[in-house]
Amino acid sequence: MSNRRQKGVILERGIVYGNSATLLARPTDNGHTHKWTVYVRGLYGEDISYFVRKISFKLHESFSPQTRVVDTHPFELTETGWGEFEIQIRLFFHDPHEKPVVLLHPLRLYPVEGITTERDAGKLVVAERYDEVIFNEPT
Ligand SMILES: O=C(Nc1ccc(C(=O)N2CC(c3nccs3)C2)s1)[C@@H]1CCCN1
Repeated sequence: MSNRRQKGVILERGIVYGNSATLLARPTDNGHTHKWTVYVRGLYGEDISYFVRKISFKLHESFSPQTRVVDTHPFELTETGWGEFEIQIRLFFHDPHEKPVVLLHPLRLYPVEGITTERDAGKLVVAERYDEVIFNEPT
Protein backbone atom coordinates (compact mmCIF):
# COMPACT_ATOMS: atom_id res chain seq x y z
CA MET A 1 0.00 0.00 0.00
CA SER A 2 1.29 3.46 -0.92
CA ASN A 3 -0.32 6.87 -1.34
CA ARG A 4 -0.47 6.48 -5.11
CA ARG A 5 -3.51 4.80 -6.69
CA GLN A 6 -2.72 1.85 -8.99
CA LYS A 7 -4.11 3.05 -12.34
CA GLY A 8 -6.45 0.61 -14.02
CA VAL A 9 -6.27 -1.94 -11.18
CA ILE A 10 -9.53 -3.40 -9.85
CA LEU A 11 -9.45 -5.81 -6.90
CA GLU A 12 -12.48 -7.93 -6.04
CA ARG A 13 -12.71 -9.63 -2.64
CA GLY A 14 -15.49 -12.18 -2.12
CA ILE A 15 -17.10 -12.25 1.30
CA VAL A 16 -19.91 -14.16 2.98
CA TYR A 17 -21.98 -12.46 5.67
CA GLY A 18 -24.96 -13.60 7.68
CA ASN A 19 -25.89 -15.46 10.82
CA SER A 20 -26.36 -18.90 12.29
CA ALA A 21 -28.89 -19.54 15.07
CA THR A 22 -29.85 -22.38 17.37
CA LEU A 23 -32.72 -22.88 19.82
CA LEU A 24 -31.57 -22.89 23.44
CA ALA A 25 -32.39 -26.04 25.40
CA ARG A 26 -34.48 -23.76 27.64
CA PRO A 27 -35.08 -20.00 27.60
CA THR A 28 -32.80 -17.85 29.72
CA ASP A 29 -34.12 -16.05 32.79
CA ASN A 30 -34.69 -12.92 30.66
CA GLY A 31 -36.66 -14.85 28.04
CA HIS A 32 -33.99 -15.37 25.40
CA THR A 33 -34.89 -18.40 23.31
CA HIS A 34 -32.02 -18.54 20.79
CA LYS A 35 -28.26 -18.25 20.57
CA TRP A 36 -27.04 -16.65 17.36
CA THR A 37 -23.79 -15.65 15.70
CA VAL A 38 -23.50 -12.91 13.09
CA TYR A 39 -20.36 -13.02 10.95
CA VAL A 40 -18.39 -11.85 7.94
CA ARG A 41 -16.03 -14.43 6.43
CA GLY A 42 -14.10 -15.18 3.27
CA LEU A 43 -15.86 -17.34 0.69
CA TYR A 44 -14.47 -20.54 2.22
CA GLY A 45 -14.30 -19.20 5.77
CA GLU A 46 -10.80 -17.84 5.29
CA ASP A 47 -9.33 -15.01 7.29
CA ILE A 48 -10.16 -11.63 5.66
CA SER A 49 -8.04 -9.54 8.05
CA TYR A 50 -5.45 -9.04 5.28
CA PHE A 51 -7.78 -6.37 3.83
CA VAL A 52 -10.33 -5.77 6.60
CA ARG A 53 -9.10 -3.73 9.59
CA LYS A 54 -12.20 -4.08 11.76
CA ILE A 55 -15.94 -4.77 11.51
CA SER A 56 -18.72 -3.18 13.57
CA PHE A 57 -22.07 -4.86 14.22
CA LYS A 58 -24.89 -2.45 15.15
CA LEU A 59 -27.66 -4.40 16.90
CA HIS A 60 -31.13 -3.44 18.08
CA GLU A 61 -31.10 -0.54 20.59
CA SER A 62 -32.10 -2.91 23.41
CA PHE A 63 -28.67 -4.57 23.29
CA SER A 64 -26.00 -2.90 25.38
CA PRO A 65 -23.64 -1.89 24.02
CA GLN A 66 -25.65 -1.56 20.79
CA THR A 67 -22.59 -1.50 18.59
CA ARG A 68 -19.88 -4.13 18.87
CA VAL A 69 -16.48 -3.90 17.12
CA VAL A 70 -14.36 -6.92 16.16
CA ASP A 71 -10.81 -6.29 14.92
CA THR A 72 -9.42 -9.82 14.64
CA HIS A 73 -10.38 -13.00 12.80
CA PRO A 74 -12.93 -14.49 13.12
CA PHE A 75 -15.08 -11.39 12.51
CA GLU A 76 -18.12 -12.62 14.37
CA LEU A 77 -20.34 -11.81 17.33
CA THR A 78 -22.38 -14.27 19.38
CA GLU A 79 -25.41 -13.21 21.43
CA THR A 80 -28.67 -14.60 22.74
CA GLY A 81 -32.10 -13.19 22.06
CA TRP A 82 -35.75 -13.83 21.37
CA GLY A 83 -36.47 -12.26 18.00
CA GLU A 84 -35.32 -11.17 14.57
CA PHE A 85 -34.18 -7.66 13.64
CA GLU A 86 -31.88 -5.89 11.20
CA ILE A 87 -28.16 -5.77 11.93
CA GLN A 88 -26.03 -3.05 10.35
CA ILE A 89 -22.58 -4.41 9.52
CA ARG A 90 -19.80 -1.95 8.67
CA LEU A 91 -16.48 -3.09 7.16
CA PHE A 92 -13.43 -0.87 7.73
CA PHE A 93 -10.34 -1.44 5.57
CA HIS A 94 -6.58 -1.14 6.08
CA ASP A 95 -6.42 1.13 3.04
CA PRO A 96 -7.19 4.60 4.45
CA HIS A 97 -8.42 5.72 1.01
CA GLU A 98 -11.21 3.11 1.04
CA LYS A 99 -14.49 4.21 2.61
CA PRO A 100 -16.21 1.72 4.97
CA VAL A 101 -18.77 -0.60 3.38
CA VAL A 102 -22.20 -0.96 5.04
CA LEU A 103 -24.15 -4.21 4.82
CA LEU A 104 -27.67 -4.73 6.19
CA HIS A 105 -28.47 -8.22 7.42
CA PRO A 106 -31.88 -9.38 8.65
CA LEU A 107 -31.11 -11.67 11.60
CA ARG A 108 -32.89 -15.00 11.10
CA LEU A 109 -33.70 -17.37 13.98
CA TYR A 110 -36.26 -19.54 12.21
CA PRO A 111 -36.18 -21.61 9.01
CA VAL A 112 -37.54 -19.78 5.95
CA GLU A 113 -37.96 -21.71 2.68
CA GLY A 114 -35.52 -20.38 0.09
CA ILE A 115 -33.89 -17.97 2.55
CA THR A 116 -32.23 -20.12 5.21
CA THR A 117 -30.41 -23.43 5.17
CA GLU A 118 -30.12 -25.90 8.04
CA ARG A 119 -27.09 -27.74 9.38
CA ASP A 120 -26.36 -30.19 12.22
CA ALA A 121 -29.54 -32.24 11.64
CA GLY A 122 -31.72 -29.14 11.56
CA LYS A 123 -30.42 -27.82 14.86
CA LEU A 124 -28.67 -24.86 13.22
CA VAL A 125 -30.46 -22.30 11.04
CA VAL A 126 -28.15 -20.40 8.68
CA ALA A 127 -28.95 -17.24 6.71
CA GLU A 128 -26.03 -15.91 4.71
CA ARG A 129 -25.25 -14.33 1.37
CA TYR A 130 -22.25 -13.87 -0.86
CA ASP A 131 -21.07 -10.42 -1.91
CA GLU A 132 -17.95 -8.82 -3.32
CA VAL A 133 -16.01 -5.80 -2.13
CA ILE A 134 -14.61 -3.95 -5.17
CA PHE A 135 -11.47 -1.84 -4.79
CA ASN A 136 -10.97 0.50 -7.77
CA GLU A 137 -7.36 1.57 -8.25
CA PRO A 138 -6.31 0.63 -4.70
CA THR A 139 -3.29 2.30 -3.14
O1 LIG B 1 -37.77 -9.38 17.55
C1 LIG B 1 -37.80 -8.20 17.26
N1 LIG B 1 -37.00 -7.27 17.78
C2 LIG B 1 -36.09 -7.53 18.76
C3 LIG B 1 -35.33 -6.59 19.38
C4 LIG B 1 -34.45 -7.12 20.33
C5 LIG B 1 -34.57 -8.48 20.43
C6 LIG B 1 -33.83 -9.41 21.27
O2 LIG B 1 -33.70 -10.56 20.91
N2 LIG B 1 -33.32 -8.99 22.40
C7 LIG B 1 -33.25 -7.70 23.07
C8 LIG B 1 -32.08 -8.30 23.82
C9 LIG B 1 -32.01 -8.07 25.21
N3 LIG B 1 -32.96 -8.18 26.09
C10 LIG B 1 -32.53 -7.87 27.35
C11 LIG B 1 -31.20 -7.55 27.41
S1 LIG B 1 -30.57 -7.64 25.89
C12 LIG B 1 -32.52 -9.67 23.34
S2 LIG B 1 -35.73 -9.08 19.34
C13 LIG B 1 -38.77 -7.71 16.22
C14 LIG B 1 -40.14 -7.45 16.80
C15 LIG B 1 -41.10 -8.06 15.88
C16 LIG B 1 -40.34 -8.85 14.90
N4 LIG B 1 -38.93 -8.71 15.23
